[in-house]
Amino acid sequence: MNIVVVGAGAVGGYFGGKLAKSGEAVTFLVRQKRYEQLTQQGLQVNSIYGDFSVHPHVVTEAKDIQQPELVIVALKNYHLEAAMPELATLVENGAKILPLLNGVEHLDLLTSTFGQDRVLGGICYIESTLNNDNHIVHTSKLHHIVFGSILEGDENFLQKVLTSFEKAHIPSTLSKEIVVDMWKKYTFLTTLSGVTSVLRQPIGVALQDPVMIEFLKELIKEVVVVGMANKINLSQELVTETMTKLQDLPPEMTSSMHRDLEKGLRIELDSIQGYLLKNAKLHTIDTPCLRSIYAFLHPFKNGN
Ligand SMILES: NC(=O)C1=CN([C@@H]2O[C@H](COP(=O)(O)OP(=O)(O)OC[C@H]3O[C@@H](n4cnc5c(N)ncnc54)[C@H](OP(=O)(O)O)[C@@H]3O)[C@@H](O)[C@H]2O)C=CC1
Ligand SMILES: CC(C)(CO)C(=O)C(=O)O
Repeated sequence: MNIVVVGAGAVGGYFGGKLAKSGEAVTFLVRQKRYEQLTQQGLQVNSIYGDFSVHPHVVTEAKDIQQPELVIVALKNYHLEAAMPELATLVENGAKILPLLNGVEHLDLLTSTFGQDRVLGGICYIESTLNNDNHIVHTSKLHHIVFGSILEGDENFLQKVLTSFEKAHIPSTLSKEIVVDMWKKYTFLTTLSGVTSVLRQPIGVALQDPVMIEFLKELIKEVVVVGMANKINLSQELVTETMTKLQDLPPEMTSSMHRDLEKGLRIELDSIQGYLLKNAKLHTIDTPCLRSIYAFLHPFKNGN
């Protein structure tokens, strides 16, 4: 399958690297500096499942990619807008887009620009980051992709994607209700990233404290109410489900937002907690926990 990975960072580099290693025709679409690194040194992945390196095909312009079929978008939300012209070229040349960004805001932009038939829904569960040498560092057992059609799907295409992922030993789930799954991850992620970032501590610290446990429950409830106001098929049971999911995590687990914050990088505050806040306001829903998280992280949202 002709797979394009846009962004060779912690997520794109890991999944794209595994796909390239398995023999798929992977092209990384990157910016100039990363192009130079990748063409000179290759892509290095340091994973708890075993380190590996690949020398993938790399380009800086979408027009240089022949017959793209699947485009995995692994950018930070705040970089998506600037990448839209390149994505447009890939869609014009026949590709479907699979975004793996956190949150749901990007789905509005992608589907309103390219149409719901050209965009899949997707999420990934992984704990990875870039080290000082821009190597991908994959630190926990998680490395799972969930994807599916937003509309009634093109089954053959979805099966082809699934086969490629399985061949690359990427645990994958083809979802029949991907938008609901995205909102469920969004609920979990908003809580995990918000709390680990505000506390500057892994989740285990919050889960040992009775006051924090009450705060976590209230925060999850707020996100669920906003999701339901958006006509997403969620229920209050998601509060218990999400709490259980948090409690089942290794206590040392943190979030990509917390890792970025610690590195002094820009964080996706506006597309994660901020998008929910804006949305809550539209539906006149009061969300005091979300507001607090947003306020406490706001001074740091643009990084150092
Ligand atoms: N890391 C994690 O553990 C997880 C992250 N996520 C989500 O995945 C998404 C991606 O995150 P992550 O991989 O961590 O982010 P990274 O910052 O590690 O990677 C994003 C990459 O995008 C590149 N980039 C930016 N603009 C462009 C562009 N126009 N064209 C091509 N490449 C570009 C940047 O490269 P450069 O600046 O070098 O050009 C950067 O390396 C986010 O939404 C995040 O929330 C989800 C689950 C877990
Ligand atoms: C849920 C989690 C922690 C793992 O995929 C994540 O998405 C993140 O850290 O951004």
